[in-house]
Amino acid sequence: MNFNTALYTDLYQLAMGQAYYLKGKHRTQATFDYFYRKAPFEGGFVLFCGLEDALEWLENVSFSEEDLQYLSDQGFDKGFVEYLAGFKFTGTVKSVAEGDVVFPFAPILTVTGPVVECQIAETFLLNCLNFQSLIATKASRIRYIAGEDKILAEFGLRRAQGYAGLQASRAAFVGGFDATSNVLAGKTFRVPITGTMAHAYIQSYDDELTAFRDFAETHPDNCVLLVDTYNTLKSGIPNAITVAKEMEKTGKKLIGIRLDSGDLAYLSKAARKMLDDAGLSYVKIAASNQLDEHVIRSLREQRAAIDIFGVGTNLVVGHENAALDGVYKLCSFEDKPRIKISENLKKMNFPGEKQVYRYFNDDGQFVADAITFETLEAPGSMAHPFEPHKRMPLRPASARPMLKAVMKDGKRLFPERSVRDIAMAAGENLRQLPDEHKRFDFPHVYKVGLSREMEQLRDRLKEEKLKESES
Ligand SMILES: Nc1ncnc2c1ncn2[C@@H]1O[C@H](COP(=O)(O)OP(=O)(O)OP(=O)(O)O)[C@@H](O)[C@H]1O
Ligand SMILES: O=P(O)(O)OC[C@H]1O[C@H](OP(=O)(O)OP(=O)(O)O)[C@H](O)[C@@H]1O
Ligand SMILES: O=C(O)c1cccnc1
Repeated sequence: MNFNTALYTDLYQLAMGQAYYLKGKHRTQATFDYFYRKAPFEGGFVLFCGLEDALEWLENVSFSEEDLQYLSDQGFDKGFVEYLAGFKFTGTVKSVAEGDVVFPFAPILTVTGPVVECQIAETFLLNCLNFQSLIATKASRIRYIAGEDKILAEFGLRRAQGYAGLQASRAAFVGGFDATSNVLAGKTFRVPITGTMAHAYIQSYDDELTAFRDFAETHPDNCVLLVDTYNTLKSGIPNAITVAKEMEKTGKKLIGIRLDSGDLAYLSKAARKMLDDAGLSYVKIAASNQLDEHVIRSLREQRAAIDIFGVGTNLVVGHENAALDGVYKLCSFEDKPRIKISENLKKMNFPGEKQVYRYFNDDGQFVADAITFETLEAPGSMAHPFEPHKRMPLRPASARPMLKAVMKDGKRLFPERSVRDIAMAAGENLRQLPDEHKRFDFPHVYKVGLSREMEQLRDRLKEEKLKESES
């Protein structure tokens, strides 16, 4: 992974950059909005994640000699390549906080600066924000359904999409996981690491009991035994009980057992009874095997006796949505608001530099988000973005602005936040999101609307563009 990431962009960003440069427009100020249109997993929200990586990239991006040579070899203009030799991001970024809950169509992050800089940044920003937000959202759904009393361990590295496994582990923690098996993530992000053992370890012995004994002896304070290699109820659990009793004699305690196949509800209940009958009620039961929020919901409904869920593949690949559809759209150029016309109203963007206000009820729960211009106060009502007859009164006194400046003149305005802090804030934000938006089946749609001024400008620009394109 040891490569310079300035070229971690799409060719067309550089192609547009060259055109702007050669036409003397590259310093023109532009603003782009990052937002998404549809919540993943048929859910009602996204947990925003990845801002720290985005800011780090923007603050440090530069083209190396090798990068510049490569671009020359690809036929880029000499003058443009020379311009890129001194390239830095010098713009302003406004963003919601990492760990904030965000909703379709409301800007999450805005980038303002010389148009070439904003354009070259697009691909990296989308790459990192879309992926991490997707995984953090998935993790938050798993936490929601598992409940606060369960331990969640992320086991996904082996199935992650290459090096994205590192970001996935970070995002899982932000979304509410307690620990990861990913050792590099533990070191990099200072989050707890956890682990048990694989079947290979037990298979390498002639008998399971000796395998368990050796592990307990070499890991007296941190021993979780995998009990399903041969026969869970007839050998795995009885052998784990034998070892737990032996550990007690040396003043140690078996931490847990892990089930990795079969009917996890039935086996966990049977295991709980066997352990309790042996006086080992402190021994925890972990379960893994293609878990996700739906299987965990089912296991909870079946009153499975599982204390720890190990979740890998389905979490780190964002099953069953391979990507978040976050987009980055030009909304202002040369200080003029811009829109894109589309037959599909939902594919049009909202013009101008914006602020998003979030409204709260008296219990501190989220009520609605209104999109307006950044120079305006929180509106007292809003219109549905695509069905203008639907309007909603709002209480401006209860509103808070969501977008805050996090970078100015290419420099971060705040120190890096720890992943733990972000995860704690995310947990608090998710608690402020009413349950009806968190349920899995047909979640209630959270209301995001437009201030009257925003709606009027969008409609006026739309009419103007339509007239221009017809004439
Ligand atoms: N009681 C249960 N209720 C709902 N889903 C369950 C229950 N027990 C296990 N599962 C899930 O059902 C799926 C079982 O998959 P599968 O039949 O391939 O596994 P297995 O045969 O038990 O184990 P493996 O193939 O890994 O040896 C997994 O996703 C698992 O998490
Ligand atoms: O199922 P996941 O959510 O991805 O969790 C991680 C899985 O990785 C390990 O086994 P691996 O998949 O390597 O082999 P196995 O399925 O044969 O146990 C572990 O035993 C889990 O089953
Ligand atoms: O520690 C574990 O039990 C583990 C780690 C990675 C994948 N599956 C299980």
